[in-house]
Amino acid sequence: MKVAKFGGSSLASAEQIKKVADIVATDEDRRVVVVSAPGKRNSEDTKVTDLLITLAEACLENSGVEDAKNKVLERFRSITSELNLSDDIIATIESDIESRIQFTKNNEGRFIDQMKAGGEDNNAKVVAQYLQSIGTVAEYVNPNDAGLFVSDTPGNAQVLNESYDHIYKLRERDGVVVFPGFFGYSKEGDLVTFSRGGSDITGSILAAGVQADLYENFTDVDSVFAANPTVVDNPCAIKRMTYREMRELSYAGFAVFHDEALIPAFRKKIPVCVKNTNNPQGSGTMIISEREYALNPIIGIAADKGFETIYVRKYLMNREVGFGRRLLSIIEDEGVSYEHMPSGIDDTSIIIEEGQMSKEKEERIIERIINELDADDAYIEKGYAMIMLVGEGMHETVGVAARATRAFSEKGINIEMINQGSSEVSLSFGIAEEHVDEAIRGLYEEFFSTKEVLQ
Ligand SMILES: Nc1ncnc2c1ncn2[C@@H]1O[C@H](COP(=O)(O)OP(=O)(O)O)[C@@H](O)[C@H]1O
Ligand SMILES: N[C@@H](CC(=O)OP(=O)(O)O)C(=O)O
Repeated sequence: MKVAKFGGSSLASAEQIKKVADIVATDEDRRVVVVSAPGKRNSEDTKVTDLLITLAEACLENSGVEDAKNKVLERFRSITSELNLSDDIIATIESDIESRIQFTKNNEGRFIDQMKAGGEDNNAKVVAQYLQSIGTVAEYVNPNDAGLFVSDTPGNAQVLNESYDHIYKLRERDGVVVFPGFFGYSKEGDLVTFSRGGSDITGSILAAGVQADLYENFTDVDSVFAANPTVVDNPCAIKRMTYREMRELSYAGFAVFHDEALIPAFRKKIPVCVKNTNNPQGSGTMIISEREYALNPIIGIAADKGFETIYVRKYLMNREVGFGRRLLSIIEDEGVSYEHMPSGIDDTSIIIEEGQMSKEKEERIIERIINELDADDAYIEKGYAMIMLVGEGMHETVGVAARATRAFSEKGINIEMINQGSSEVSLSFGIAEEHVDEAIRGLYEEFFSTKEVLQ
């Protein structure tokens, strides 16, 4: 049995949905299909999830609701009419969106989740009905009915372990199960979404739950590439990579796969294949437990912007027992998670994703560090990008860091921070945001210019 997840780009229009239906029909092992909301049809387009967030905000502000609602319905109407589906389905979608608009607004996070999930939920009904209309036995299954239970953390759900046993029962269903991605239900019965891009997570949970032979993740590129194809021209395609490599690369910025999505598949040792809906014959990228890595120590280079550093200096910091713990407990008290913490003798930096910080929070943290830890200096610097080199072959290869730093220096880019992961499968660098694309290209030239084939 295979679980196939189709991303927003694979379901953005009626034409794309027809390709999806063909892919499902050509392999009878594709018994569970996880769908995203319709995504972008072209680079100027807007994803249905973003249209729904705008609608949620319009409802909360009580302004522009009709206009925002029509934009959502228009997307669904154009799809259902081109698929020649009956008018019933669009009536179902209209009343579904209306009931989401009427949902209680006492808790904003819950209301926004309720609205966001409308993209996947309605699209799963559309895909199921289209499959039926062309003679494929298929049914829409709601995550609540399937027992996909998650933590009660709006916009950031985590699956609860008991879900896997419930999901196993999907194996007993006839035909193709069409399952909406991106959300589950709390034990109290409230709808909760995963973080953005979370349909990949649903697919992985279902693959683990039904103990699939393969989790196929269909998107709009032929494979995972060694670097972001919008930054590097024609980058090498990765044929095989390990779970660890993909986890590090997706965490560090490979948007093609959600960084939390590998864990369920990895725990059950289910291979993952990233494939292209527009070229399903291609072999794609296989993500597995182990691979040969004789040719190139590096498999990929990922980068992400939007980091800031809390810099702290205190003379004799290294001698003060418990300084690190107390510093981190201030960060924890403020509900902030950190990415890296490179340290010197008398100073340390904590690297944080900017999105978590408000101006007030930043000021409070600095004030607390100065007052509670008696630091000599503490300040925040913004505008950092983190670049990560990843590869299983790295820990057995001398000189990777030297080659990387040479690539930065040849481009005249200053390195603000270096961090080697304890697993030695990754090496990350902090640099100023404005140099990030140039840095990726420099590193790519250094490690991939000979086009040593990736295995
Ligand atoms: N290293 C990479 N390899 C492949 N694609 C990448 C990489 N880094 C970024 N991407 C981007 O990820 C996109 C696919 O992810 P996404 O838009 O979330 O797809 P979907 O709509 O299928 O969920 C690709 O179009 C590509 O531009
Ligand atoms: N539609 C949701 C969930 C998702 O996974 O979408 P996509 O498969 O288009 O990345 C989002 O945009 O966040």
